[in-house]
Amino acid sequence: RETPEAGIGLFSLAPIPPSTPLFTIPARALLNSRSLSPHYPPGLNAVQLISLHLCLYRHSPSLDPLFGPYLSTLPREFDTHPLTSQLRGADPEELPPSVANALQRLHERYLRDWTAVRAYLRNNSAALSQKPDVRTDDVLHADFLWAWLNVNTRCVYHRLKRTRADADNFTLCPILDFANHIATGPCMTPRTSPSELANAPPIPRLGDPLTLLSPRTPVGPGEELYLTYGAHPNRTLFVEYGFVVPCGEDDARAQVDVQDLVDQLFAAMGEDGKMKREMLRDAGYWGDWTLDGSPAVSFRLITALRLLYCGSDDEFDWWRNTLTGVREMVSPDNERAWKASVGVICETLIRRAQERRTRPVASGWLTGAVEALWEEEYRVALHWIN
Ligand SMILES: C[S@@+](CC[C@H](N)C(=O)[O-])C[C@H]1O[C@@H](n2cnc3c(N)ncnc32)[C@H](O)[C@@H]1O
Repeated sequence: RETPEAGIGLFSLAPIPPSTPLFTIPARALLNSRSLSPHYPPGLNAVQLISLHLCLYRHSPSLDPLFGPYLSTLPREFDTHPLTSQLRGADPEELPPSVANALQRLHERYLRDWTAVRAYLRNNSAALSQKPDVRTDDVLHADFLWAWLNVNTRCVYHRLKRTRADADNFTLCPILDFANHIATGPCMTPRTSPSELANAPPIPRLGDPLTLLSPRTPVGPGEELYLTYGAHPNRTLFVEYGFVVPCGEDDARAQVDVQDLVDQLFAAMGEDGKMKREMLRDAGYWGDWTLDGSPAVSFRLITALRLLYCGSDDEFDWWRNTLTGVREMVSPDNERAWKASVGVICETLIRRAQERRTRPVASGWLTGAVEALWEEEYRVALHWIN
């Protein structure tokens, strides 16, 4: 049923004992690379293939002989999703820089998929002639955005491939895709499938069915049944799914990515900074530098800042030793220097967030979510300073 803030959600009608199988969706009703690939020429990955199928059948669900009834249950629009806002010209400067950067990466992913699907349609026009006519490029593009956002916001992990790490191990799953996200607390879980248990590709042609289990604690009648979409920071929830779960005081989920500010510190060092960037890249420590509400500085950020304040060959060696755990720190002076720089970073975060507070978020974005993201930056930074 409809929820006040999260669209449609799943609710219990009667008391449910812990870890009860709620329903099983047969493999033939799951929309994924296995169920779709027999109907299309090869050449697309799973995101592209599922998006193309949804896109082609968006306006004519009854014509889809495979998943028509399911398609008619999908959201009509994604008007408030940040990718839609960005494509309609909303100003990314209104977002915290790390959020704007994450959204830019999502936008690039979307454009890569769109480009691949357009080329595929051109190259396979004869083989696809039985599918609905896709009309003009503009209509196709709008439908593709809708389709791609359905895939991005509604798919769940499902083992279909030989290795667990294969990026195509996911599916759209009717009913299950109405479950909303909860950050912490009791939630439903998909039952581990036979192929996942065996760590092997599924034996049935269409893959395994998907069974959903109720939370591990009893559920009363009328309660919402949630899933957890992962331990994502709000930045990711916003960019990928178009919502945030605002953080309370001392919330362990609060997190700020400070890449843009640390980047500036390296840039200000000229050649020395360039060399250190390379060292960090080689060591696998470039980027993903976060502060959280604990208040804690991530080891990745400490590592980058420690290197920033290394000046001699000995210090570089000691820095390398901190990566392997042979040494606890580069030196006491180096510890003081990087901690002081975190203080400066936090002051900038606070100033920036306060500046934002003084003017309302420009239209085009989901205002409450953007305000919550700025508030999170402010709180995390203040926590560290205090
Ligand atoms: C898998 S769908 C869940 C069903 C969806 N509510 C619907 O009406 O179809 C994921 C979408 O639901 C919304 N959503 C899920 N959890 C939410 C939450 N905790 N708060 C706000 N919106 C949420 C977001 O729009 C997200 O992109």
